[in-house]
Amino acid sequence: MAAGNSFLHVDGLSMRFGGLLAVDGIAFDVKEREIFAIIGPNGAGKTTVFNCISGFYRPTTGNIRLQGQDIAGQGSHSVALNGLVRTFQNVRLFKHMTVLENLLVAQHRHLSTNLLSGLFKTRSYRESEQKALENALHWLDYMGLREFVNREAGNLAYGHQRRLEIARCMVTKPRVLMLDEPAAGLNPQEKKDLQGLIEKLRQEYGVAVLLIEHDMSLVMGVSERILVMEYGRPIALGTPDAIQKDERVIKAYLGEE
Ligand SMILES: Nc1ncnc2c1ncn2[C@@H]1O[C@H](COP(=O)(O)OP(=O)(O)OP(=O)(O)O)[C@@H](O)[C@H]1O
Repeated sequence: MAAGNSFLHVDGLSMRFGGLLAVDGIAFDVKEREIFAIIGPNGAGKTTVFNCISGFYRPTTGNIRLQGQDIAGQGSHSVALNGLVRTFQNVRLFKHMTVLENLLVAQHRHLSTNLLSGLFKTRSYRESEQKALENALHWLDYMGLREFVNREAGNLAYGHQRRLEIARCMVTKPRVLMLDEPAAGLNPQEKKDLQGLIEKLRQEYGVAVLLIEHDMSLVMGVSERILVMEYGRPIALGTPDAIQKDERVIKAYLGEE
């Protein structure tokens, strides 16, 4: 078990693609209910870190522990069952399914029923289907998407698709919610709403939030701690105040202009 109240523990994380060391020696802890951001210039390795943590890549080296349990290289389904789920930089919904169907499908691998009980529509199967439906409707209300319940997901406005993606994570009752550039493509009001939503999800559902984001006002406004990466390596880790004053961080960002 990791020290202190560390919830998600990452250390010595590296990922090599052929000759490119895309992630090199990344280490950090996310505490229970913490809002933690990873920032850095384009190509710094942030999404690769996300892909390793969420089970999409098997890291070249490193430990990843969720509540003390080793999840490195387990695969995304297994990691999701352990309570860690994510959104993607480019929204990935089932675009031809309805909004409701997207939320029902997301819950299927979490239901405590098997194929046979589904085939024979046993009572426990029907009960868990009913619960899944209630849960989906709850999240549609929560996200202000109820009026679109039967709309094809691909026909929603972009900001609504982003909210549906977060709802699709939340229906699985995660412990850690990972958001990959959630503010990308949102208008200023939607960005403000997103900040409120992230804080509310943490407060009301007890999730820890791990965030990659380029929008600095969102990052600085919502995060408790921030890890800054450059060329695959960590260059700073600290509070928003400390990060904004850090010489190496300022240089990394000015160098990007
Ligand atoms: N599957 C892959 N195969 C080969 N190289 C990859 C792969 N995925 C990422 N890379 C490379 O690894 C480096 C880090 O990419 P990554 O997408 O993790 O950066 P990022 O910080 O998320 O960037 P951005 O802010 O632009 O999304 C880049 O040089 C990228 O080209």
